Amino acid sequence: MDSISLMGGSPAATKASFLPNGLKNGPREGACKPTITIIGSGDFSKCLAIRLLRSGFHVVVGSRQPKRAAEFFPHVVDVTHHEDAVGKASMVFLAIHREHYSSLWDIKHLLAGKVLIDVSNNRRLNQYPESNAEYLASLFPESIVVKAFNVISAWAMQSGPKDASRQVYVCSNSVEARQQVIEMARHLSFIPVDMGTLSSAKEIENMPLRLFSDWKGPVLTAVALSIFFFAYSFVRDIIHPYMKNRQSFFYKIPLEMVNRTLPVVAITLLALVYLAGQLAAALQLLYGTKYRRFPHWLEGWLQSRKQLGLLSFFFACVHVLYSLCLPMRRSERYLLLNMAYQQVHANIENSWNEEEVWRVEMYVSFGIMSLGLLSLLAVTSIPSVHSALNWREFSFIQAWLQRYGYLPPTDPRMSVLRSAQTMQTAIAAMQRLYGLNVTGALDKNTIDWMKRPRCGGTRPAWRCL
Ligand SMILES: NC(=O)C1=CN([C@@H]2O[C@H](COP(=O)(O)OP(=O)(O)OC[C@H]3O[C@@H](n4cnc5c(N)ncnc54)[C@H](OP(=O)(O)O)[C@@H]3O)[C@@H](O)[C@H]2O)C=CC1
Ligand SMILES: [Cu+2]
Repeated sequence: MDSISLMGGSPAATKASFLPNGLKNGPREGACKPTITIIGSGDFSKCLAIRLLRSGFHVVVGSRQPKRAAEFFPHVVDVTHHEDAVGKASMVFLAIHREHYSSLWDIKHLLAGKVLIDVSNNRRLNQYPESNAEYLASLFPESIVVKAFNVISAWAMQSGPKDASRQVYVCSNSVEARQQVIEMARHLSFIPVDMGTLSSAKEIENMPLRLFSDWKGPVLTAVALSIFFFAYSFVRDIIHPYMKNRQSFFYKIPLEMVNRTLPVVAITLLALVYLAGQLAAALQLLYGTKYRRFPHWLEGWLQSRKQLGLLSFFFACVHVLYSLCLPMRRSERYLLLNMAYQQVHANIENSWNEEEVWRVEMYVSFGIMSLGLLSLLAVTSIPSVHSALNWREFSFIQAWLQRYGYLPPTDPRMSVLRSAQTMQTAIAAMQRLYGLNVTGALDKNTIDWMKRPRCGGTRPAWRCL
């Protein structure tokens, strides 16, 4: 049980065959470099070729017009016809659009048995009924299709991975081919994420097309709350005095009204963050079990708590800025002068009001403290800070301040582990999830933990994540 290998066979042998560092003692003089073929000579192909060259691969590019295309590649790149290029490597990147896959039909026999890496993206979410990778696999059933690298822009590919765009999602029906591509991604300094079989391709293809989808609900909520509270203050503090006493306070709209809306929205958003967890806990009590799915709306709410919290922080910060600017206003100066004049008139020497002074001092002090706590929450949810804390430290800060009732499994990798049917596949998934090398063994404690029955029944721990 201690040294389970991922692929059953002899993984080391397959790996060594194509990675530059498969030559474990470093690239020796005169040792031949592993060759990778790229079909297509567009932007992605150029950037990928440069990245592969830098990582020690030999690159062959297949183009319809090799003479013209060769001008755009470094001279060490071998630019040739499709037939010729495909014959030179066992791993072939298809850097062409989905619409042109069928143009490779003529060289189908040459592609048989090769690993085809599909990097394509679509223009719209769910543009085609099946994913591009599955379509490719149906066109070339004798080839092994791997979906990867589509979330990396051509620019990121050339300039080298940055923090935000280091993850590469990989999926394929062939474990061996998937493992090869994962190793290659690691070699190109990306962080590969194993997404399992080719059925995940659609999800991977949709990833680059999502635009702030997690933010839509929380932002709409914030906007709706702002409109509601603004309208409420407007009616109460401006319309009402105007109708009743003909007093005009319309000058308050740009600053005071806005500043009255901001903190109310901030605190309501923060309350929504707490409320979701409390509701979830109440539902669990009601169901009498922890293992029943929450209703759809609550699931979505639970998953948008981070965004709600960050929006609350944003509103609180803007409120602080507005409040600091309040005494700068011309209206404030006039009001102060008028009050002083009236005080002189009434012959009052000292209008100090001890109770009011204390109230305002306390009020401001609590405001600053709340903002401090809120910033702590916001800062710990920034990915780089988050990853500097271990899970316990993070949940301590978040739970202590927010009393989270339920932590949703937001990490897409967890679903890979959860869906593992046997102990063997779960261990393999654990190894992949934690970036252990293919032959690396998990320690005994982890394996014991995985076997332990949990979920109040006989289901092993990993199925309960
Ligand atoms: N650009 C980017 O940032 C990213 C692109 N991708 C994906 O990479 C793939 C390539 O993108 P990109 O390089 O930007 O696209 P380009 O349009 O720049 O290049 C596409 C290449 O496909 C080849 N081609 C064009 N028409 C045909 C045809 N009828 N038959 C066969 N081959 C053809 C051409 O090469 P030739 O003339 O040499 O045959 C052309 O250079 C796409 O699937 C895209 O979704 C994925 C992530 C990021
Ligand atoms: Cu305030």
